[in-house]
Amino acid sequence: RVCCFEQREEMTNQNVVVSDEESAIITLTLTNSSLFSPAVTKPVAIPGGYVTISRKKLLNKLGGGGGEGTKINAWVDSMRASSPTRKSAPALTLSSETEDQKSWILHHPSALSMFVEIMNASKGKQIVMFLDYDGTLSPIVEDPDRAFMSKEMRETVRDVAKYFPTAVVSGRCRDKVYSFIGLSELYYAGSHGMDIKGPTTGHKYKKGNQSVLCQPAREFLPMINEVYKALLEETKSIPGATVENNKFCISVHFRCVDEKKWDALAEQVRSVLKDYPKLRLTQGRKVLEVRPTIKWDKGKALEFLLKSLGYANSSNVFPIFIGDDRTDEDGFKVLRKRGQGIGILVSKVPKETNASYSLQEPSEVMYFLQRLVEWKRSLLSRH
Ligand SMILES: O=P(O)(O)OC[C@H]1O[C@H](O[C@H]2O[C@H](CO)[C@@H](O)[C@H](O)[C@H]2O)[C@H](O)[C@@H](O)[C@@H]1O
Repeated sequence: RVCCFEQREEMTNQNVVVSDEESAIITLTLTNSSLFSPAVTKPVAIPGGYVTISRKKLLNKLGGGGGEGTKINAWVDSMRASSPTRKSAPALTLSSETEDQKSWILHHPSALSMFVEIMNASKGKQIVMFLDYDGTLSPIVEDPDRAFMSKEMRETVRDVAKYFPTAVVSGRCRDKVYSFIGLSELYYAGSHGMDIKGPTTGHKYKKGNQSVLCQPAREFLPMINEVYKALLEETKSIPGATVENNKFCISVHFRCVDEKKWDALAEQVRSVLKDYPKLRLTQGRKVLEVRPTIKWDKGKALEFLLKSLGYANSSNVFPIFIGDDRTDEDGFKVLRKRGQGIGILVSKVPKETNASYSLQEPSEVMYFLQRLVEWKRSLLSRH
């Protein structure tokens, strides 16, 4: 089965807000010998045997033989499949989309409708909150530099951090995500978790170490800067393509690139990266992410932070991770493996995920966080 995609665009006073199904189920790995040879992520078997989206045709194509040209084509296909720019073509339409939506929501119920059950599961445990930024705290917009969060969301996150250790885990560079959020009482894990820093104020959690700093990809800095410059130069002929330096990783955005130019962009990125076998490529929401090949991701960042907070081997912790993108799956997987806490996927459409619950959009994330704060306040007022 292949998923049916939908795209909505709505004007706000800050930017064009875009809402669509975009995350790839494919991770593309760069190796010495085979550029863009895909390491295809297996469909996730959710307890109960449920598997959501499978793009068999595409995976066969990617898995098949062929030269560099074939691989680039397959890669561009994956960009298209994961980042549709229009309503689904007939070939991509599910026969019973509504049935699939229903089935998906049964297996990934709304964290709002399951709020009481979730809180009951957390009883006696310390909730630790992990939040992705883009698409979770702020709506997806065309211009990455204008992905602002609302004042109300900021106040809500501030309230959450008063009661629970709270970390933002983002693909953005740490300084950038801090400039958007501006709350010094949070932990920040930028560059997909490769740049972690503890809060500079509000040192009130008794356990663990507040002054954490973790930069496992430090040695890659000169290489990332070099590749950033090369990508800027190489892609400047493609209208709408932008390259964002996220310090320990790089984002090549194609949200504003004409679909006809995606293969040219893919080829340009390939031509730069072919000389850097120590970098790998993954795909997010209309973005290609260049990152070091080290075994570090948002999941490792969660583990690192839980350890820093003193919960490495504790059963008294209930981590909640809310995210919307493929890179957030590493975090959901870690929680599933630990058998602790919950993952919540922000999505309006069925997606293959390791998260247990869902929320449709950032406004629902805010409502969930507000309920969490109210719940905590009412607990405290009773004691
Ligand atoms: O881990 P995240 O905090 O979700 O960051 C992932 C990427 O988010 C940003 O790109 C995405 O949001 C942009 C603004 O809404 C949108 O224009 C873009 O198409 C999305 O891919 C950010 O710019 C990237 O650097 C992050 O890696």
